[in-house]
Amino acid sequence: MNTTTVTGPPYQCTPREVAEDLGTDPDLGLTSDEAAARLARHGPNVLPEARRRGPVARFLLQFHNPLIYVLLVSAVITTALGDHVDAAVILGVVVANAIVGFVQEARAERALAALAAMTRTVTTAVRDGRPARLPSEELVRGDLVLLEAGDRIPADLRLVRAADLSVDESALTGESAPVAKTPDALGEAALADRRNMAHSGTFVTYGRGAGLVTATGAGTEIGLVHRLVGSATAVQTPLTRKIARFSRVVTVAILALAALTFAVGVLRGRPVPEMLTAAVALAVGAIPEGLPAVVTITLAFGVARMVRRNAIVRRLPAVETLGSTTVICTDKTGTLTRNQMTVTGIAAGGRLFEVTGTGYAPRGEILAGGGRVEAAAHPALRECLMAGLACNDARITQGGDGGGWSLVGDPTEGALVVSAAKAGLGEAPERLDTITFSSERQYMATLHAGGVIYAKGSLERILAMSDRQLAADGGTEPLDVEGITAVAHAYGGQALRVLALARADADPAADHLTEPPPRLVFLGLQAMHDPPREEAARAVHACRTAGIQVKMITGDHAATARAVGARIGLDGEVMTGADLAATADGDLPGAVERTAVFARVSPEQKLRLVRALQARSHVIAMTGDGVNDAPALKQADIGVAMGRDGTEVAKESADMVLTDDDFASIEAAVEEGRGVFDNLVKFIVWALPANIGLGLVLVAAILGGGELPILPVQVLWLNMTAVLVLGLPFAVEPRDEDIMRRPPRDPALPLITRRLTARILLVAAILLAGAFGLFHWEQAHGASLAEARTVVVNVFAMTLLAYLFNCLSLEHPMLWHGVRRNPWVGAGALALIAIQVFYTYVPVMHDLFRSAPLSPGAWARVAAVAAIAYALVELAKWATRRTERA
Ligand SMILES: Nc1ncnc2c1ncn2[C@@H]1O[C@H](COP(=O)(O)OP(=O)(O)OP(=O)(O)O)[C@@H](O)[C@H]1O
Repeated sequence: MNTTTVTGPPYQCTPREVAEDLGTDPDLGLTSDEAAARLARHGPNVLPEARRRGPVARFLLQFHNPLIYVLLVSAVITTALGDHVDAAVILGVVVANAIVGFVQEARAERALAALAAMTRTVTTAVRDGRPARLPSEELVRGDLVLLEAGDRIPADLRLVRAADLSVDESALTGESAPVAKTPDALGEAALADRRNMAHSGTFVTYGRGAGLVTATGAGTEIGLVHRLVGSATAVQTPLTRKIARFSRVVTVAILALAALTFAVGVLRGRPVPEMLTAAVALAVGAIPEGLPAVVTITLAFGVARMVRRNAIVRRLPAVETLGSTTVICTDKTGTLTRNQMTVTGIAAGGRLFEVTGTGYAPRGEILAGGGRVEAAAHPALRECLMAGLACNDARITQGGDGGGWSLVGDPTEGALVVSAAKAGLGEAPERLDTITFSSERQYMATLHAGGVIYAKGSLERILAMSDRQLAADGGTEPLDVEGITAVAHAYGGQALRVLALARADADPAADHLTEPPPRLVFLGLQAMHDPPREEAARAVHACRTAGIQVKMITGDHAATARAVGARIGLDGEVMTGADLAATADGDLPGAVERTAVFARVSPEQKLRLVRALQARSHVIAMTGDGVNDAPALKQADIGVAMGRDGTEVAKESADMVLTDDDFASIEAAVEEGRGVFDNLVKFIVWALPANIGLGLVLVAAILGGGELPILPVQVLWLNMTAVLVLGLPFAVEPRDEDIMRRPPRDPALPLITRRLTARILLVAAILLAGAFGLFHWEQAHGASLAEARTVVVNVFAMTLLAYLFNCLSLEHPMLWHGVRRNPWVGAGALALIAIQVFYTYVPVMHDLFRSAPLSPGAWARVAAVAAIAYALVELAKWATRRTERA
């Protein structure tokens, strides 16, 4: 910003001029010291955050709620009636409620903000002359950024190099066709469409390039044009929306009911203050005001647990959808396998060679027939290895703490560097031009000084471009397609990935490649081992048990795919991309449903696979890592991107990102998703009877005449204590042991099934009978009104406590085990008992809440109601189990 621009905007200057202007080097970038100084001076490369509401506004918003209005109105009325204690209690509760809501909201938002930080983009910039991966925020003007397909462009860049570079600028221009970029465009054309610039927020769809950062953060094109719109952290999902809607409907209905009872009472000649009190008690007791908050908290906890198991949820609704997943479509390389390639076999010049050694350390030998061979003595072997080394963008480096070898670049290419190094090949001839690898092309080709072209790629593709092969003695001979294919299949059968290598002679003066390359001479095959992940087979099995189909979709060869599939428990016929293309749309869903392994599948076909499965009402989780996987990821119910090896485009399109790229983490996320759902259902089934029970008791009292069995402040007390203390353990309930032995939840089913509705009504009826019955019985047997009301409050508290144990498992009995596996249950139970003893015996409470001490006999009757409720619900569960087994 303090660099004065003498030459004009960067797109009108040559790369040299721009570099000079930015005080940087177009080849070596900045030093880390200079970058740190610039970062300190100009701040991080982030867009200005959308303005958020301040804490005061957020606190005040807590009062924006119909129930609070009711309470505030009733506080005013009670004050007017001269009852200052009641008014103070009501106001106290209202404020306490707002504080709880405020804190909960802040927690949920913090959890989500932490997630946003985890999904920040990283970028490759050259610092101190070496490429380094760093968070995009740390970029400064003058940094040299390296780009490749799938990258998100992290700042505005003036390109200095580009090979086949094209960029999707739809985020900026709305235009979805990729734009070809070149550093050389200058003048009018460059002015019109800025061909020599790459802008922040757009994506590289193809090729490679490098550019100098000309603007960061708010100074970028996207920073100027767009202001980041509103609430970035929406804590809403279809489920929370559904529940919020349910709460609203219930609230309105209850308010109407309260108004009606008030009117009926007054018309019947009951005093107005008394009827007002009754109506307020009804509204407070029957409205399930805590529901939406608990749902949000439970989801947020679920998200946090998933993060611990290496799955970052980018969109909250995914938490719910995960629980209903019926099919997981997964990549092979990197997800089911480790993506650590080692060449173990080479076929060249009609001979088979073995390669020893593991990992990326260039230690090992080339063997034939058990004996060591020198590459120099085998021209075909030597050329096959040289092609792998030359046509390659990977490097291996030694260093780090253990002095171990590590890889920079694509593991498939790394393996070829290592095999060449084991044979003593170090340097490839200087490279002049490249046709980059892509999944569609299935090959890569390079042109080298002296007029030689090397190519490598899939067996089919290289064979199709070859017309001769290199013989053992270095001469050429006719291409033996059948022989080569047989060898490749044999390698594939051992779960090895096969790369075919070839070369061609070019005009020694040529300096660029045309596509397709000229007819090639086939050199040989290199077969590489990629160990399966240890967890993969177990996770695949676990998914099966859970009623989830697993499908492997790979770009690799059918033979390799079949062998890898067999090792992790995915058997049966393999469908190839060609098979898919030959299948009519109508037949596709059936065929896809029957098949577990798909080979040589292109990204476009992934989209078709997802659609075919969705036509069968499947809920699909689909992994993807490449640029072209984005449409399939968006179409899938849950798009899953790879955190380590995935491209930024894939991450941006995904609902979930795996930090360890491991298939087992998808399975873990499904398990957590099911757990979250279970806990929500359990909480709702537990919480609703209290609301219904309170509503029924009050309506019965109003219609029946006589004193109110429970006063508004007492209802508030229950809401503040029992519901909170006992409701919280649900958010941290562990998953049921059998959670992955059940079939997936049918998303079409309602949250609360008919059986559970019946159970809710049963408990509500017990509460009505117990509370209303004991209220009258106690008074008939000499108890005061205050004592009878204290019994009613305790009937609700203790029955909710007993019923909590019913709800720890909706199917099975669970008592001590429930306490052992979730300490919060025991703590909540003890806390509630202590609170109720306090409520019943401490004089202050007698004044504030009109409670009164109870006799042991009264406690025994309260306990009896709770015990009956517990027993009846267990009986209902038992009956359900019996009918379900039958
Ligand atoms: N860097 C490369 N250069 C040349 N050819 C390659 C390269 N990487 C892979 N291939 C060839 O292209 C084929 C398809 O590779 P692709 O990358 O599409 O599959 P993949 O994405 O690695 O597999 P998966 O879908 O299981 O992750 C491979 O079987 C291999 O023969």
